[in-house]
Formats: sequence, structure tokens, C-alpha cells
Amino acid sequence: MSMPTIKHVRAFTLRGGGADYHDQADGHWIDDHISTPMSKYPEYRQSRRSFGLNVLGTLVVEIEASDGTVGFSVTTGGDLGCWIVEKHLARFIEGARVTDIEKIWDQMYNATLFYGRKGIVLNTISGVDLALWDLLAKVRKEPVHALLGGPVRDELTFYATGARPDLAKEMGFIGGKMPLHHGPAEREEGLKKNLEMLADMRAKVGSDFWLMLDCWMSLDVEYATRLATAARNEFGLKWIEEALSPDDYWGYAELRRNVPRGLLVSTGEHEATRWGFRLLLEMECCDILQPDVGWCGGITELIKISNLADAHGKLVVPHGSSVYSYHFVITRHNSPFAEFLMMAPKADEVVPMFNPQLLDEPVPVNGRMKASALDAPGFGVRLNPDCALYRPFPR
Ligand SMILES: C[C@H](O)[C@H](O)CC(=O)C(=O)O
Ligand SMILES: [Mg+2]
Repeated sequence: MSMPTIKHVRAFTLRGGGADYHDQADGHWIDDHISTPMSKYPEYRQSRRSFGLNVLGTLVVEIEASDGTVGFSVTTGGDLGCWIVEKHLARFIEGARVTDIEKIWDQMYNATLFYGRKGIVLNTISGVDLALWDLLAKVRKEPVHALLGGPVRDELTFYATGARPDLAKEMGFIGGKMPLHHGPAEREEGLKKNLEMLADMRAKVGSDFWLMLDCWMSLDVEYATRLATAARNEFGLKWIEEALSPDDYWGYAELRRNVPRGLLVSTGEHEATRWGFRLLLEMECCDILQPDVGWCGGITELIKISNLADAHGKLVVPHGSSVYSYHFVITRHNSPFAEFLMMAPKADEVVPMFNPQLLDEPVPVNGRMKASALDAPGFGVRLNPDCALYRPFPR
């Protein structure tokens, strides 16, 4: 089979939920007084949008091959991501063969090292990489998971992230992860409220359902240790997530030594590349790695991160990212379950995670998803034509 080459790459922005899932309207649980690194400033405490969490918007990368096949992806990146794709990365993509994924990744990463390594540049590289995997799989008329070695189990099992683990339990999920609402700046009173919320949820879900807390980079080691100890010993918390700044590898190592036996420490959604995750692994920062495939470097990098984690005996449970995660998780032994982010404003029903930007996006039913739901070519999704695309830097 002669492989098509890449004719054109285009980058667009899109607003309103979807891949930038924090870009939601008023009244959504995801923006309701959540503890953040900015919570020490009272004026930025009530809403994450108040300090600009939704400034980026969605980045759509579209890659067209010489045979007319089009691969695409969505991630967080907006106009800045578009600029990086069109002004810098396009030179490594256009003219290459659709099979040149590894080489293109290496060129994108090394050419941006002087201003990249993490953050928006890696989000953008991830977006290009996901679009390349979508394209190659479509050219081959196979789902992406087939290119990754194929499913190792018949179905995916999900825990739900949202404000209502009690409803998630009724919907068939294996656990519920809640955002922490109060940070260290709200002192003892805030700590008490955090534990009261957990106590209330434990009473609602019973003793066996997994409950987790997502601290979104907002705590210090001392506070996190106190919270984790009480939450585990009194309310059976399963894991404490992203308790500290992603730059504080030393703090994570200390926290992991401090927490009660049986409580898992998870982190990694704001980490990128095999080198970032190598630090988390070698410094024994956590029990579960949570790379976001739309931010950590794409599928090409997630393969490496996952293999590294496997050799260290660690689980990889990717952060969010809908179909881009599902196609990976179904192929890995050390990813035994997946995350589902509840994007309904009150977390009271299952809606597609990247709603409304994608069409044909599969959702868990009774907390599960059959491998066969992922059998369409590529990542199996289409861009919703009702969402208005904008191309800020056309060439
Ligand atoms: C709920 C968290 O604050 C965040 O919005 C999502 C996240 O970190 C996760 O799903 O994990
Ligand atoms: Mg998280």
C-alpha cells in the first residue's frame, strides 16, 4: 500500500465547552468555589473563570492527506496554539508521509525546546499528534486502538468526576471524584467544611463506593497531609489528587511518605513528556499517574510515559480527554479503568465529555463502554458543523 503524504495542516479555535471543558456558562459545578492556587486571593476564590481559566479555548487541528483523507483533533490551546501550528510546526508536517508520526513528534519537540517543553507548546504538539493518529488510522480504515496493539479487555470501566458522586453511583460508575472547595487560605474553617462535604457524601454512597478528592494544585504539604489523614481514616478516601503544584516534586515525595497506608496519591494532569513523568516516577511522587493525552505530548508520548510507568509498577489513569484517552486505555494492562468528567452543569446526567464540539462521541452506559463502541476508523468522532470554527492565522 503506498502511503499518502500530508498536503496541508490547518488550525482553528472554537469557544464554549468541548476540549476546553472549563469554558462553561454560569452555574456549572466546575466553576463553583473550587480550591485553586489562586484561592489565596479572595477576589479570585469564587470562580476559576475569574482568574482566566477559560482564556485559551479549544484548538482544532485538521490535517489533510494527498488522498483527500482528513484527520483532526481537539485540545486546549486556542489562538496561541493556532499560531504555533501555522507559523512554526507546519513545516515539519506538510510534505511528510502520514506514517511519519514519530519523526514529526521529534522534530516538533526539538524545534520548540527553546520556548516549549510544557504548557501550551506541549498542548499544541499533542493536538497535532492526535490529528496525525486520527489521519493514519482513517487512511488504514482502522480504529486508533488497533494501531496501538488492540484492546486488552472487552470494555472500559469508569469513575466519574463531578459534584455528585451519589448520582454517579446510581448511574453505574465505580467511584466519584469531587473537587475540593476550600484551600489553606480558608484555614481551619475551610478544612472542616472540606471534611464535612466528604462525610456527607460518604453517608450518601455507603462504605464501598470509591470517593476521591481533586485538589487542583492548591494545597501545601502540611495541609494536604492533614486533609489526607483525616479523609482516609474517617471517611475511607481512595486517593488524593493533584494536591500540590506540579513543580513541587519534592513536596509530592514528602506527601506520599506522610499519608496513611492504603491512601493513593495521584497527579500528572499538568505534567508533560516522558521526562516530566520520569521525575514523578523516580522521585516516588505518586501511586497513579494521570497524564492528559491532549496536553502531555499526544498518543506518541503517552505510549512512552505508560511504558515507563509500567516498568515502575504504576498505574496510568489518563485525565479526561474523551475518545483520545479511551482508545489508549483499552489497550493497556496498567490502565485498568478510565475517568469520565461529568459535563452536565449539575453533574446529574451523562453527557458527552467534549459536548457540543464532537459528533458520535461515545459515552459510558451504566459506568461502562464496550470496546466495540470504539470500532469506527480513527478516533471515531466528527467535528460538529454547528460549532463555528475560526482560523486566526490562515496561510
Ligand atoms: C474538577 C477539577 O477541578 C478539574 O476541573 C478537572 C480535573 O482536574 C480532573 O478531572 O481530574
Ligand atoms: Mg484532576
